[in-house]
Amino acid sequence: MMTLGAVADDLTGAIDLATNLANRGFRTIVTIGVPTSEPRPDTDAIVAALKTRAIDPDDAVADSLHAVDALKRLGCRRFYVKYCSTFDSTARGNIGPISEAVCARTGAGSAVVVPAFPAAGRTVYQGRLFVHDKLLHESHMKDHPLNPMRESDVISLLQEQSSRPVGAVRHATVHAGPARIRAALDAETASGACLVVVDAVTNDDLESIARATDNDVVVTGGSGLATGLIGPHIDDPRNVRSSGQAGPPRAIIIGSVSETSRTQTEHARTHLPWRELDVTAVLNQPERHVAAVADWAQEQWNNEPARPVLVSSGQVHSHDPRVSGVVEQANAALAVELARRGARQFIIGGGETSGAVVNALGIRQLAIGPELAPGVAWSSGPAGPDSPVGDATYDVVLKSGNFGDPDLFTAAWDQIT
Ligand SMILES: Nc1ncnc2c1ncn2[C@@H]1O[C@H](COP(=O)(O)OP(=O)(O)O)[C@@H](O)[C@H]1O
Ligand SMILES: O=C(O)[C@@H](O)C(=O)COP(=O)(O)O
Repeated sequence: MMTLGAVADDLTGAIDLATNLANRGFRTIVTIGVPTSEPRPDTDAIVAALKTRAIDPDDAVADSLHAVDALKRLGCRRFYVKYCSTFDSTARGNIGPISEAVCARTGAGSAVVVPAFPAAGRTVYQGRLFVHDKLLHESHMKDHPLNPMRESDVISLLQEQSSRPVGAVRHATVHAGPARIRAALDAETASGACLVVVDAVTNDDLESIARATDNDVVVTGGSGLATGLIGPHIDDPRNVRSSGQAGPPRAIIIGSVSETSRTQTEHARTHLPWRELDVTAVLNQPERHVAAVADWAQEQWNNEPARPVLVSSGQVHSHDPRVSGVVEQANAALAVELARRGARQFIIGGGETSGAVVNALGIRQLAIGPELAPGVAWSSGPAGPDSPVGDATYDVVLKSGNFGDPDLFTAAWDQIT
């Protein structure tokens, strides 16, 4: 019976969590938005991919509770609130308000707060969040357009957005093992804390925290805490993965402007046919430009049917959110045009871009396939009845901007049929 329900604050974050759950033997599906239908009976975990990271806190809470209620109706009894491992939030939220509200809704007295994901370089020591060797406020996140992170102390960050005192469990206690962690968590709860920030520097720390909290109704964190959970198929986690179901043509669409995506794009350009979206043309004549790029892709596939084509969105001309939105819609329209020309396998770069593409293709649910990097995996799903292209199953990589090795866009294809 399926027991674990998760709400993730964005789509690539949901895939990240689902990837780690699959590694730990959970048969996991990701739903795009609130789950609406019964999952397959052998499902162990459902991750609802929401879009609550940067919206108004009241809306973020309402959407999260709506999803938790739906997960409860589907039989979930434990809940995982997934946010970004770089704790992307503002003084108003949304991590604190969502986590407190989910605790209240499910009757949980308190919940751990574990942003750490050591495999991706995110660690928490003495309450301070590090991104590789930099404190959060010195990392690439200091200039993030929506959630600039200017503080690295997770307790201070969270206190600003919480209605009750925020507790802490330091690394010396975590290192002492699950029993000591449990005692410290109970002490924090007894003194009034709802959310308790727990240090974690290694995977062993995450396993200890997972064991200390395995009876808690709610846990919260990045995806790292899932690497300590024990799923029903832990002894043979390969069996929980779906295999690729679609075939070529193949396309890579990169709307992400992160440094990691840029390095991956530069690497792929030396191996694959590529084009860059012309943002001026996208702003003036989006349909015409998208059709021209799609025709170019078709020509490449006519010559070499299995060779992926790469389309990236170029330099950011403007930080005007309207321009970003237009570029997102152009990438989504491009995915549809490519799907009309037969494309069934896509790598999409960037959380917002991934959301726009998946919605445009009409994909409502994804099963997790082979892992490509910490937090990145292939996934497969059918288009729903609202698909503009008709019945089709797609294999997609929805890549968080900051994840993956430089050769991800070329190496990924070896992992599927
Ligand atoms: N050349 C560009 N000019 C303006 N906006 C762009 C450009 N290229 C991409 N964007 C926008 O930047 C945003 C990137 O966000 P996202 O897809 O979440 O990736 P990431 O957060 O990894 O950068 C999207 O809204 C995308 O449409
Ligand atoms: O936890 C993480 O770091 C990721 O799962 C995540 O949420 C990344 O967000 P985007 O960079 O916006 O994709």
